[in-house]
Amino acid sequence: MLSGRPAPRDARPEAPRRTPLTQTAAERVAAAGTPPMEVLVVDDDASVRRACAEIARTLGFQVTEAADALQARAALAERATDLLLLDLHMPGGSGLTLLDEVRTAHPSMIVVVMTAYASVKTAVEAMRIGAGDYLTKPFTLEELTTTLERAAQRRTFDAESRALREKLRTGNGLGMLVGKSPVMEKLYRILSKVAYTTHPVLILGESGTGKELIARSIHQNGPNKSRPFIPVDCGALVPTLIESELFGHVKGAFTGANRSKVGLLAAAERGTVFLDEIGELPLDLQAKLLRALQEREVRPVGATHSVPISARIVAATNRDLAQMVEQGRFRKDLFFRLNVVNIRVPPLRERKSDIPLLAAHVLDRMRRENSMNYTFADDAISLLMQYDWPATCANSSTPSSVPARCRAARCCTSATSPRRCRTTVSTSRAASRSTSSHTTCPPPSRA
Ligand SMILES: Nc1ncnc2c1ncn2[C@@H]1O[C@H](COP(=O)(O)OP(=O)(O)OP(=O)(O)O)[C@@H](O)[C@H]1O
Repeated sequence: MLSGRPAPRDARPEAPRRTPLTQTAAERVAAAGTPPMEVLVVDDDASVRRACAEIARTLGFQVTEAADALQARAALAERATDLLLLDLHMPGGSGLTLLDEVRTAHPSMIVVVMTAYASVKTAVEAMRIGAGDYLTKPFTLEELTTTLERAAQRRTFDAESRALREKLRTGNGLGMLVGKSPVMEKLYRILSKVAYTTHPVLILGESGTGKELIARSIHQNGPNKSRPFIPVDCGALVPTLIESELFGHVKGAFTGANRSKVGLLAAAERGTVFLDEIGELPLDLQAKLLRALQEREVRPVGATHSVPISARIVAATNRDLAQMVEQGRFRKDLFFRLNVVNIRVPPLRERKSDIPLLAAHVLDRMRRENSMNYTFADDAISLLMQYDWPATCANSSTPSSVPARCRAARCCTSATSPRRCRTTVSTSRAASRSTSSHTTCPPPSRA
């Protein structure tokens, strides 16, 4: 135990136990090619301070020690510190005051506070001010080791997250997402965090705003990028086909099922299944999907047994799903299950500053695809900037009552295809099953 009292001999840090967690985090830091983490240990109790410093050194950190707030301020001024291990009760100024100063002057510094058991309230206050973690004295070597490793992992995560954000921002995230507007920057920040998890994600946005691109980007930057990314258009398939596509079927399950087929949810293994147009999924299939997500298994059509699934689910829609829930057209429980992380993709009219970049991106793509040296007419970009990129009626809560012409017009906010676009023209589900066509939107009007 490490406490305010001198630590017993056997608790001294000659040989801290190396757990697999320790090795993994150390390897991650090394793999990230980052320099050793700089730790400042601040405690007026010399035995605790030295013990902490010793353990941190053993784990590969660079360590500086400070016996009071004054020494701590000097050390902070002298070297770039990544992690502050701070005792809250010290002479010469309270640890809380120091913590407050650090939060203001070094917002990205990770702070772990050490506090006596009797003052959990203070620890809560410290967390409120911005400490990232805390250790309650007396703590064991293992607790200290785990806390330091957690801090190291967090720094690696922060660094990776920053790198990914930069990649996405500069359009190098697989050369996919283009845009530098503040709303896109915000989106990249969210994506960089979401990509590392395997939680379900719900992407909401008007048609053509890049929802599928975002889903791919989440997959490609995630831990299972080597696994498949499988897009499924829930609005383009007949319900029976969706069921067999998603869940699979056994031989003879229905007319034409000559062979058993593994469903996409199972086939993706630890990859990503992208359920596009999730708002179009019929209610009975919503119930089956919900059960699949809850139980992490699916029962193929006609089968008597279930098979496990481990795919990540990313769903997207241009519908107002919350409103569909209120209207009883989308299951509330499925909505909550999918909506663990919610990403709203801003339409082009909210990021007009991206238009020149996007236009150049599309032109470049067209040049490569058609081996033609296209250029913009003199006033092309300014016309695109003047166009208002109106909201479309595909978000309407009563899609079946929306005239076909209106639904066709949902391409109007497409980020990159203002004139010609992919859309499903339909007034009924039957039509949407089979009909897919290109349509032309009104040209940008001169202001
Ligand atoms: N930020 C962006 N950067 C580069 N290309 C983009 C961006 N947003 C959209 N696009 C392009 O616009 C087209 C439509 O994108 P995508 O299919 O991802 O949109 P969507 O929101 O899924 O559309 P829908 O709702 O019709 O399925 C694609 O060619 C895509 O590459």
